Amino acid sequence: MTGHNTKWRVVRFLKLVLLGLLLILLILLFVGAVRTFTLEVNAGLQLAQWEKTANISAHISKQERAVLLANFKEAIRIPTVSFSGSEQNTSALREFDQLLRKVFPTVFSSSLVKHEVVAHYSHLFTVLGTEPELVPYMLLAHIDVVPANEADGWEAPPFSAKELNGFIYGRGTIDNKQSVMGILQALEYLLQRGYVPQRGFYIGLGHDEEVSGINGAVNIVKLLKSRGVKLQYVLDEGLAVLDGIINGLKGPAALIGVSEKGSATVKLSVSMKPGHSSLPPRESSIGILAAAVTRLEEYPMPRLFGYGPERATFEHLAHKFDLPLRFIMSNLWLFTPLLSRYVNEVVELIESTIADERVKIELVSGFDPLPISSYTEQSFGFQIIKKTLLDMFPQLTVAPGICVGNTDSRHYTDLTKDIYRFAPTWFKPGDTERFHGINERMSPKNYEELVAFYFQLFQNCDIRNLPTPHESQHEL
Ligand SMILES: N[C@@H](Cc1ccccc1)C(=O)O
Ligand SMILES: CCCCCC(=O)O
Ligand SMILES: [Zn+2]
Ligand SMILES: [Zn+2]
Repeated sequence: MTGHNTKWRVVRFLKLVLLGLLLILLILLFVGAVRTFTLEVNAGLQLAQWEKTANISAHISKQERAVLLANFKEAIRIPTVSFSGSEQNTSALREFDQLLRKVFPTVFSSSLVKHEVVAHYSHLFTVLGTEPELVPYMLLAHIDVVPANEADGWEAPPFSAKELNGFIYGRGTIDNKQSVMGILQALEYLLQRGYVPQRGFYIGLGHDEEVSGINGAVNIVKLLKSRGVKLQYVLDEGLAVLDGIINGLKGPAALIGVSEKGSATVKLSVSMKPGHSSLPPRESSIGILAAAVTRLEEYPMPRLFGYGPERATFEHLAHKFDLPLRFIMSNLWLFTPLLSRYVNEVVELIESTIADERVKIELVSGFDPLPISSYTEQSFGFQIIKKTLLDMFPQLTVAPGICVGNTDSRHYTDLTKDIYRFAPTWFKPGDTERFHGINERMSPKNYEELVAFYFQLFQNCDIRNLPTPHESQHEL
């Protein structure tokens, strides 16, 4: 074979390889474009599938509006602080109990509602429905708050509920008294308007969520289990409406937490030979420990983006991004790392990062990530929450998400497989730092929206079954 021939054959072979690669790329691009389009169509269809089921107007009079805000402010002013698992402001918790009975007289006197105090300071409300065959659901919220010190830079005292530039300032305004008061205020209005629920429900208000819920939520769950209760779904605090926070996303998005991260509390300690402080060793125990913590900060946990429900988050949001993000978000299967990085146990990872035998590492407590709740077209809880939101805010995009914090709802996994973490708290850029931070606040408008959200949600839950995609195109 002449040199010329060989060269020609090599060129021809390379051309074929190039053509093959080009073909594969075109196929991938075509599949990607189809997925992007499908997700967009799905998003549009979902909106069209629902008919309004609420039948009592959420119209809240001007006078009622003034009262509901006054009730919310009064709740904020009671410092129901959890300092630790064993140190809580119990007199504030007792005062809060009195407040609820004072401002929600219809709830506490209605023959439809059974109220129980659990573990001294938590509250369980049981509301039977007229249709006992409909599986009940449960709304959760927590009364306690984390500490707050005005000297840290608050623009208004943290337990003043003072209104400043259009916001009510106070610890607990977004975590989580807006839900405690919003849920009961909505029920108060519904009962006053003669509402009788068809699907029964429970309301669980924990008093120690910020210090793990082992007295409040755990005992509420024990009580419900002893009664053989199973739940259609649970809705607790968690994610919110993000407006201008996700880069590249057009418009506000409501992320509904379908899972929550696990947690590990690890103790690091260094023991050295004792000696006089005037003759310190070259490396002290404090120095060794500080270096270990610095390494952990410099080498944080590996991200496994794209392997959990966050994938669904971006696929649900994809149609609201501009290209090329839209293409990427619709085709994460193309862009997540092909090799799955195995995630070691947290402690092993910490050991390998610290890499210093002198540092003792002990797992003090922890729990695994929570199971992923369903979020398909047939997921009752997810679709009811989504419908309620779209009825109120048609411009919203609704997507499943992962709740990065932990909530009392993690104790409810034996009562339901569908736990959602969400409240329609409206977050603009910079607001997420207010969570457990300074200047926690909520606008009166947002609080009114929360009351209206729960007001509609109670009624929407009376639907017997979700409409099937075909059925929903006609009158129900
Ligand atoms: N919800 C709070 C407190 C908490 C921590 C850990 C477990 C449960 C609750 C948080 O996420 O920080
Ligand atoms: C951010 C998700 C909720 C955290 C629960 C809490 O801090 O009370
Ligand atoms: Zn909370
Ligand atoms: Zn909190």
